Amino acid sequence: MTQLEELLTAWIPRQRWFAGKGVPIDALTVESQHVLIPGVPGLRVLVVAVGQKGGTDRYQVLLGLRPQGTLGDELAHATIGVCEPAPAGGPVGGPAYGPSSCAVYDAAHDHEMTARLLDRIAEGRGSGAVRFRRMPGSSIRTGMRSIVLTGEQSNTSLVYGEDYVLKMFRRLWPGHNPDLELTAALAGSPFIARPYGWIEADLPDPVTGEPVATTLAMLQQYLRSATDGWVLAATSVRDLYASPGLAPDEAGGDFTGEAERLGAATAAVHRDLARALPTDVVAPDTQAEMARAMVDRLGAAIAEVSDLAPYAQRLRTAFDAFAEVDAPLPVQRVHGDYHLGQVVRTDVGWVLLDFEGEPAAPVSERQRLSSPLRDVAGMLRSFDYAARHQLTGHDQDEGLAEPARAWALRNREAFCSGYAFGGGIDPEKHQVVLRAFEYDKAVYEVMYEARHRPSWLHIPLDSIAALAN
Ligand SMILES: Nc1ncnc2c1ncn2[C@@H]1O[C@H](COP(=O)(O)OP(=O)(O)O)[C@@H](O)[C@H]1O
Ligand SMILES: O=P(O)(O)O[C@H]1O[C@H](CO)[C@@H](O[C@H]2O[C@H](CO)[C@@H](O)[C@H](O)[C@H]2O)[C@H](O)[C@H]1O
Repeated sequence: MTQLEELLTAWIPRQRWFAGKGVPIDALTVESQHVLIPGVPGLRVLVVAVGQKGGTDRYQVLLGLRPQGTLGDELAHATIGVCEPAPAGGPVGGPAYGPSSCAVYDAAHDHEMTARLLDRIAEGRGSGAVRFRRMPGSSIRTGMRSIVLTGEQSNTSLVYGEDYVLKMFRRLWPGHNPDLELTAALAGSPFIARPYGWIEADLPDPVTGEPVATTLAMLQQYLRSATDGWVLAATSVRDLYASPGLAPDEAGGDFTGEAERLGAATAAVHRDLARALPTDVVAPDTQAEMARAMVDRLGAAIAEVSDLAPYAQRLRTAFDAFAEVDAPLPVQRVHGDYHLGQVVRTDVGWVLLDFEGEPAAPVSERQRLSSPLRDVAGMLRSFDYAARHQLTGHDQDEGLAEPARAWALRNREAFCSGYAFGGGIDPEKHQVVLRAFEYDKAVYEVMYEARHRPSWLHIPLDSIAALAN
């Protein structure tokens, strides 16, 4: 292992975006390292392969290098470590740093370097191993400073002034990221943030070894006046909890109007996706295959979280019922990881973000056509989360359980009626399919919370206990 690889082995597990938390790293290799901008050897993009439990995941690291002692206070928090002089061809050797020790750091925090990335996308420079692309017909302001967005993210987003957000995809799969694919297909829609460009590099196809153009980052309009759907919903729930004895429609901050408009916006995006990208109607054996995948995911989740085991039979029954639904199931490209944190409310309405799908699934899986009810189920789960998460540690949680249930139910109904009114199929008329997708999402959440936020694990577990009753 090189010195840089040793430093990364200690640093990567501490990053919010690292998907393999809690599992020991068996091996870590810097698979490729490219200077991003000719003449700027201190900014590199690394593809790092991390081996855990017999599998290997690839991550993107934006690495900065400076002679040791020159990093400055502003970037001290981004330090990864110090590399001693490398022999020619060594891990971080290069014309500027070969002979002396150098500090290596997370360059996402270096606004001088990230400004150059924006400039390159604006220029649309595109040849060689790493290519910068500008969306046809768009022009981009340059010379802007960026800051790193803080929050519970699977990726890293850099916000430039009040104009753009550059999302660096951390976990890499060969191929274009569905977020770019779907956002580009929806360009012009009032329900998405306008795409401006992207950065791509070639990654070897795991089977053939052939180079595959892979999205490293996507540049999008930054919606500066937007408020996160989760924050809005959580505020409404808080208002309700602060008004003991009142029903959700009597307490201040009722969310149902927003939930209904969100349902309509979701239906419009589904309609546009179905127009722009392939659609199909699944055959019964494919439906059975989808149900089997749900059962398999349940098995994997139980192996990680044994508290799920008591509900296994009831969940399987719901998945079996889904397999047996005797009605055509239309499928299309969908959001794939739809929840209140993926939508923002602007002055003019709801905007949907992050069409990446479930971040831990291979791209080929995320590109698979699915029922739009899968997204509906995702949002319904999110209403349930919003209602439940503030019960934790609340001194009156017994008394609040009923208002929480009523809040989730009201917003569920409002979202579904907005969805149907906005032109989508009526979710309430497809209960078996909807329920299977809700259970499947809750099972996914059990695994997600166990890995990322163990103190939230009780939320999907409590929902499953209630749903499965
Ligand atoms: N274009 C945007 N405009 C305003 N806020 C955004 C934009 N894109 C993302 N955000 C904010 O950043 C958060 C995380 O973005 P997201 O794309 O979901 O990242 P991740 O895939 O890493 O979770 C969102 O919940 C939203 O609050
Ligand atoms: O936003 P991401 O693409 O990173 O999605 C992952 O993280 C989400 C949490 O940040 C997670 O969502 C779960 O928690 C939400 C509240 O924080 C809740 O609204 C969602 O319903 C719930 O699924 C998401 O599942 C995960 O893929």
